[in-house]
Amino acid sequence: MSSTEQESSTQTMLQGHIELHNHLYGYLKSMALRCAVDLGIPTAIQRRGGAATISDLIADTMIHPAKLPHLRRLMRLLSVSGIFSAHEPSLANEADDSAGDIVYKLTPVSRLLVVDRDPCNMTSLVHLVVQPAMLTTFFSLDAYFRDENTSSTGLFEMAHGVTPWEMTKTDSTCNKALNDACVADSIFLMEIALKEGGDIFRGLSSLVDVGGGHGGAAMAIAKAFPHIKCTVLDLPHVISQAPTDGTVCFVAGDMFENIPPADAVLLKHVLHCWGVDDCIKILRQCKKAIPARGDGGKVILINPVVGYGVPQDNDVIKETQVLADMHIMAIGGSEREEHEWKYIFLEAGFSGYQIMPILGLMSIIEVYP
Ligand SMILES: C[S@@+](CC[C@H](N)C(=O)[O-])C[C@H]1O[C@@H](n2cnc3c(N)ncnc32)[C@H](O)[C@@H]1O
Repeated sequence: MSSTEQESSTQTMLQGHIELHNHLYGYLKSMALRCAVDLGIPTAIQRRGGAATISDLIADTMIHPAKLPHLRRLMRLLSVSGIFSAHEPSLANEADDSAGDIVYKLTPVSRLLVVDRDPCNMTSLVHLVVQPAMLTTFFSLDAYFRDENTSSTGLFEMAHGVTPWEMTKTDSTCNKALNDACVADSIFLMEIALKEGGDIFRGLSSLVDVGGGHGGAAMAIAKAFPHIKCTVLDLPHVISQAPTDGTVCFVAGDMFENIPPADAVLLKHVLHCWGVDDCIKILRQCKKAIPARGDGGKVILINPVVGYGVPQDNDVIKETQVLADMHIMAIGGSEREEHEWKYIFLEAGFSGYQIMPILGLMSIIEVYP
C-alpha cells in the first residue's frame, strides 16, 4: 500500500471510529438533559438573567460542591450538544471571584425547559424530558450530583452497588461481554498503535499487559515482535476464562498488590477507569516491576488524552470527546488532560513522559521511571 493510501485508510478509520463512539455514547445525551432539568439548571440560568457560571449553578441548586468537576463535564456535554451555549469569561469579570469561569447561557432548546413560578406556564416542555429516563433502567443522574458521598464512586457503583469489576466477578454474562468487547477494541486499536507508534516496543525483551483482559493487545504485540515475552495480568475470574493458545502467558493477580517484573508495563484503557489516588497506587506498583530509566524501563499507556490528537474544530469530534468523558465518569474514572496525567506520573515517582497521538481521541504515553 502506498503511503498516501495508508494515510487515507487511517483517516477513514478515524472518521468511522469517532462516529461509532458518538452513537455508542449517545444515550448519555438524554440522561444528561434529564439531569439538567431535574437539577433545575435552565431555570437557575434564567433567574441569573440568562447567564451563569459553574459557581453560580452550585450556589443556586442543590448540587454538592464536591461535584464541581462533574458539573463542568455535564455542562461541557450539554453545550457541545446545543442545550446551553458556553462563553469565555469577559474582561469585566476579572475583578470578581468568578474570573476565569466559563459563562453558560440559555439556547432556544434550554429556554423551553425553564420553569417559572406559574404552574400553568405552558411554554415549558420540561415534562417531555422526563420520558427518556422513565424508559431506561438507569437511575436519576441528578441524585449523584446532590450526594457528597458518591464523589469517589462512579455512577455505575451508585446504580448497582458494586464496581464494574466486582460485577464481572459474580455475573458471568457481564464478564464475557466485557472481555469480548476489550478484545475487539484491542484488535482494532493495536493495529493502528503498532502502525503509528510500533517503535516504542523495539528493544524490549519482555512486557506485562496489566489489566490486559483476554490478551487482545498482548497477542498483537507478540505477533509483531515475536521475541518479546508477553504476559497478561488480570483478576482471577477474567484469567480463568482466557484463551490458552500459548502466544502469551496469563497470570491471575491484583495490580494494586503485585505486578510481575518485565522491561515494560502496558496499561491500555485501564487508568482512565480509576480516580487519581488509585492511578498513583497502580503506577507505583508498575515502577517496582520495571528496570530503571537508563536500563530501558518504561510504562506504556494507551488511552485518550483530552485536547490531544485529532483537530478539535469538528463538532462530531468535540461531542464524542465529552461523551467519552461522561461515559468514563459513569464507570468511576475520568478522561484527563495532559496536566492531570503529568501530576499523576510525578506523584507516582516517574521522571518524565512523552505523548504520541495515534487515532482520534487515543494517544500512546510513554512514562519513564
Ligand atoms: C477497561 S478493561 C481494559 C482491558 C484491556 N486492557 C483493553 O484495553 O482491552 C479494564 C481491565 O482491568 C481489569 N482489572 C480491574 N481491576 C483489576 C485489578 N485490581 N488487577 C488487575 N486487573 C484489574 C479488569 O478485569 C479489566 O480486564
